[in-house]
Amino acid sequence: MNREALFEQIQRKQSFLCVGLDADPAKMPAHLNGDVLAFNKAIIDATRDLCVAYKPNTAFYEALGLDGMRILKETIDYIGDEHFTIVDAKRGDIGNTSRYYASFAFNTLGADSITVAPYMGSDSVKPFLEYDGKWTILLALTSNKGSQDFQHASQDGEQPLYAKVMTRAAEWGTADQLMFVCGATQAEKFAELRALTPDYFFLVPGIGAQGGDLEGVCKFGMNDHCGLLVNSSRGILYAGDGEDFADKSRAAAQDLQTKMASALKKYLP
Ligand SMILES: O=C(O)c1cc(=O)[nH]c(=O)n1[C@@H]1O[C@H](COP(=O)(O)O)[C@@H](O)[C@H]1O
Repeated sequence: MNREALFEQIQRKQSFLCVGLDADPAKMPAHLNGDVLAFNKAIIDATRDLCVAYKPNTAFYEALGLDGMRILKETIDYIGDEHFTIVDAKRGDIGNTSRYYASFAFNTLGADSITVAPYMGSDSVKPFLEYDGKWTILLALTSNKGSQDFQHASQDGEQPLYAKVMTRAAEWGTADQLMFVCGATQAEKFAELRALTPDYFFLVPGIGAQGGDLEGVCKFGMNDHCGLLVNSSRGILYAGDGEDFADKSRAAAQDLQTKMASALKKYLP
């Protein structure tokens, strides 16, 4: 899916919501007996019209073993072409290995994008960027507390690491193939992040369970293509745990979509 099609979908649905499919059998309603695929399908059916993207995090599927790979693939197939799909795997290795991580996400799973860690540098990221029409989503300023350890650090008065990552990576990939992960818990930094990379989309996790600031993200982070995909995983998936869990998930997604519609009116240039 290209940037124009993504923006068209955002405008049509008045939503820039990404539903994170972090399917945890221990948190799923008891009556599903741990059937992760049935859970995912119910969540997808309940939220299709309210979101523009889905993000299965591979950790939850890898932990299920061989069956998990099948469920991950069937989930992405079930989502179909209308939505932007993100394989959240945070990969990155020497180029020769990254090529196969990229092949897994784009050829095997058929996803639109994959999350990638920038730590090993340009040759570890470039194999992901070689796929026409696919996207690399590079970690820039993450939502967790540990982002303080390295990402905020700067040497000898230079830019902090997250700013260096964004500035350098923007030389490797255009705004039509590269996005950045910027956590919603770092909303006070969004004006700076947006100034560093005005045209790029940001994948923004960390609202809900992690306490991020949706309003601040929208106010300082929106660009003329919206430029934001805001993810919620647990806040939507586990809004309910009874027979009506999918209705509860829909209500949680609807609440976010309503806030996003008003943010689009307020902040879209
Ligand atoms: O790359 C990510 O998606 C990601 C980056 C980041 O900085 N913080 C972060 O929480 N995530 C992912 O986003 C999801 C957040 O889940 P919830 O906190 O349940 O909404 C999880 O799948 C995380 O792995």
